[in-house]
Amino acid sequence: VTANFVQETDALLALKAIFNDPFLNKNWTGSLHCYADYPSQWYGIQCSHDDRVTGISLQSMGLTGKVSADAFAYFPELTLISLNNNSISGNVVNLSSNRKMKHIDLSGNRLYGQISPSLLSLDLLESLQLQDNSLTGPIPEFNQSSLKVFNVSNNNLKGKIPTTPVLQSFSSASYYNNQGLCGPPAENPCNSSAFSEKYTSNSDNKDSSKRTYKFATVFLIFDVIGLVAVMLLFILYYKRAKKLKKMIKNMQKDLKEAEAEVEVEAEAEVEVEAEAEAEERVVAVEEKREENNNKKKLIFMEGVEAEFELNDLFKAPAEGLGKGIFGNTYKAKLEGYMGIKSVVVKRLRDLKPLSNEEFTKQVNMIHAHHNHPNLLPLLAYYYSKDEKLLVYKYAENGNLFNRIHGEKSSKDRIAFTWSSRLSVARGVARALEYLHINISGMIPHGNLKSTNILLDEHETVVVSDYGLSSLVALPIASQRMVSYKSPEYQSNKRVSRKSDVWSYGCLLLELLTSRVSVHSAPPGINGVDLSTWVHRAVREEWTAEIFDPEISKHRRACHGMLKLLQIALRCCDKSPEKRPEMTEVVRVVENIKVVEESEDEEDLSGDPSLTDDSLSITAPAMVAGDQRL
Ligand SMILES: Nc1ncnc2c1ncn2[C@@H]1O[C@H](COP(=O)(O)OP(=O)(O)OP(=O)(O)O)[C@@H](O)[C@H]1O
Repeated sequence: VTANFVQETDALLALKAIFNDPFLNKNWTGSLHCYADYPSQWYGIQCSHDDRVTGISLQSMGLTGKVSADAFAYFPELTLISLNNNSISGNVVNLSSNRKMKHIDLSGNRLYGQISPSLLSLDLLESLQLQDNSLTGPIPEFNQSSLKVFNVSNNNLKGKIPTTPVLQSFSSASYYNNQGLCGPPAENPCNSSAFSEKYTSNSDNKDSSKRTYKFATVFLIFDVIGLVAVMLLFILYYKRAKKLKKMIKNMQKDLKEAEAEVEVEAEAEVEVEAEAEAEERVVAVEEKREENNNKKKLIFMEGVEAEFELNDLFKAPAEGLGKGIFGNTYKAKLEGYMGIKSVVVKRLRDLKPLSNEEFTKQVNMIHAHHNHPNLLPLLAYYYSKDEKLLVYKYAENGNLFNRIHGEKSSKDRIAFTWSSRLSVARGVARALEYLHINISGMIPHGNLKSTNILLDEHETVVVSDYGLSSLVALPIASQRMVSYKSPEYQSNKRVSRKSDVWSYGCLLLELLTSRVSVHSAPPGINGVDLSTWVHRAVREEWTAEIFDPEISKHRRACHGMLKLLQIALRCCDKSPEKRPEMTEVVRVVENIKVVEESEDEEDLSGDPSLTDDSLSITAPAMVAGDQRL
């Protein structure tokens, strides 16, 4: 064990302390077996043939903590850092000691400060992804010919984009949504006056003084031409002055005569106009009154029979349910309004600027799907300039997240049986298939996750939050919505029906493993990148450990669980084209037999059949739909 190796292990332990993540705390223990041809036991760590750390890959794990400037200084062989989609804060670290670095992905974190100029010294750098952070200051003058992927969009960078050939070769998308950036390839030109005053940095001053000099010359030429023109006009004027004087005299005379006539007519007209004006005013006041009345009204969706008003909602006992990406959500207790006991009010925020008509159109599109048994119906909405509310039926049995993870290892936990989980998987699949077939022109769901899957009073699964993605402003959507965290959004900035399929796969993995998924972990709760974890389990043939013991003890359900796992992994394929359509998913999930858990079934979690051939299948067999399943 070399001194360097010990140093690298210590540096990883220091990172572990910063992240203080339950999964890493458990996984990064014991000595780091970072030997050639021996896969590292430490999650996310890659090694070289000469036993050095070459890659740190911890995406979407809900990691927090402030990374110090020298956190990676002890890994001279590092070629890859991928910490995207976490909540890590601090500055972009100093990487001047990592001369072999090729891929840096720190996107989707909370990094602030300037982009470290140390990155300029990385001669082998191929990709740099810093989008979706809060970085400030100018872009350093990157010009490594190796650099093929570059993205700093959605930050607060400013100044002119350096004119190096490499930085100029990327499209405007790489620089998108940085208010203070200007010049090509960004869409804001630097010479707009507001821009140059507000944002351009000192280095631009030389350029702008050159421009000023050119403008001054042009203005001088125009001045001379203008002077000659004025003189010519003056001579012309003098010649015509006499003629004009005469004309003016005649005109004044005509005008006096005409004024006398007009005065008589005007007196009559004034009376008519005053009457019309008074009438108009009355109509306007009435219209305004009606508009104000409408403004304070809840608009109930067609077919909804309820009689409460906005005031009833305000007066009702309320309970905050949480703060989601669309705003705060409250439960209001409304005893006895046409059988509706409680409703949920979503106070929307961060929306696109929408007129009343546009908002109403979107809301009606949501309502068009209210008849599907697995979609949560919208009851009413309220629109004003400053306030937009959506009112839904309250789902009495809460959300799927709590059903899976709630009361863990407590006596009060009601077991979440295999058959109930299967029925959730079916209901959500049917709802998604319906949305995919029936919604045109909208992002299908966009935010499918376990807190958006609800259970009503009959334990029927209902999907909520559908149809809202088209209301949210893009920067917010790309920061917070699940679809925008899909692998394809990371690479090509596209969301589609297949992003929903990916989300559905992640949801199935959460259902099967009962592990908190980074995909749907509410704020403050750390999750695991389940797809990576499960793929690894299958690859390394410890499949039996994937399943939650609460279900894996039901041996007769094992066949169905494997089927569900298989379709989940297909849905989680990195490449969207390889994922199945929801119609196929529904067919597969519906074909899984419901096996009722018999009361007397013994705990078989230690049963060898769960580690026999049927479960120790390999990844290719899993994905290819091995006939043994
Ligand atoms: N109609 C409902 N009935 C019961 N609980 C609900 C209902 N709507 C939302 N909730 C619950 O209220 C909480 C807040 O919901 P909200 O939709 O605001 O945020 P979220 O689901 O956590 O995140 P996101 O906004 O990303 O969907 C969640 O726990 C959600 O499950």
